[in-house]
Amino acid sequence: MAQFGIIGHKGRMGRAIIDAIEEAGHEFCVGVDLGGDPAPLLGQCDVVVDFSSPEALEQNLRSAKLAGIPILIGTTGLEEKHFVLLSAASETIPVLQTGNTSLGVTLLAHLVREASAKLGAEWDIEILEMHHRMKVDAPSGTAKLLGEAAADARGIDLPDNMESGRHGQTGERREGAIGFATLRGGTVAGEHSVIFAGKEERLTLSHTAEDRSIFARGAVRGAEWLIGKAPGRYSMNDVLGLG
Ligand SMILES: NC(=O)C1=CN([C@@H]2O[C@H](COP(=O)(O)OP(=O)(O)OC[C@H]3O[C@@H](n4cnc5c(N)ncnc54)[C@H](OP(=O)(O)O)[C@@H]3O)[C@@H](O)[C@H]2O)C=CC1
Ligand SMILES: O=C(O)C1=N[C@H](C(=O)O)C[C@H](O)C1
Repeated sequence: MAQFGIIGHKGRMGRAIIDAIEEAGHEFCVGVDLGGDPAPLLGQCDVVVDFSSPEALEQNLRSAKLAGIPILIGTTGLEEKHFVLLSAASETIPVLQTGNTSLGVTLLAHLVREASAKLGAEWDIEILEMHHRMKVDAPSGTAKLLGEAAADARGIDLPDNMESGRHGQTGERREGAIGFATLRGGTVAGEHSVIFAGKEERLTLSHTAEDRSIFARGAVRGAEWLIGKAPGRYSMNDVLGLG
């Protein structure tokens, strides 16, 4: 049995993770929300999971380092400066960051990578996602993770080739672009489709999250796995043995 800290414990994911921790036979020991300083509390925990906000990341990493415990970061909307912080922290503690902790999406990213490599650059790639009306970042962390997998398989850089928010006189689609489209509404837990559009044919790979408990269970599995690991950067691929 492990002691879990949660940053963002009163949020939608935080509450789902508390249930998943108990379901897995662990204990929720410390919860941190906006305005709280996690550092003094996390010393009681074996691991901490962060599903809060990008603004909190620097402090959260500092607190996990002070406590000397692993951290799993599920927060999305991260930018380059955040990834620099993650890499620096991973020299001292185990750090797992992912835009999606579910088994299905982790596997989907592998399928996207394979399709992207095999189909070649003449197949256009478009990524469509839909989430609940409360979501504050776009495109979703998952859409970016899938875009990274597709771009990496083609040996291109995602930020240089990303097309999102098309509107008005856009001109023709840029060759080699990876397009992103975002839908928001209702209570949708998470829908992602990666569309490979070729000449007179189309291949779509998609994943539907029916409930956010899938992310919570994945987060608990990832955090369990992180306990006792050497300092470093880890992903859900490492947890699930997907290479
Ligand atoms: N990787 C994955 O698999 C998944 C990732 N996510 C991501 O997780 C994050 C949270 O999502 P969700 O639970 O739906 O969002 P919510 O808005 O429901 O919850 C966020 C929580 O974080 C707290 N919070 C906000 N800012 C800070 C801060 N600076 N320090 C500490 N706590 C803070 C909020 O507190 P308060 O209410 O007081 O502001 C709230 O309790 C998002 O980035 C989302 O995209 C979501 C699902 C799956
Ligand atoms: O905010 C959410 O709800 C979700 N966020 C993650 C993302 O940005 O991809 C994961 C999941 O799709 C739900």
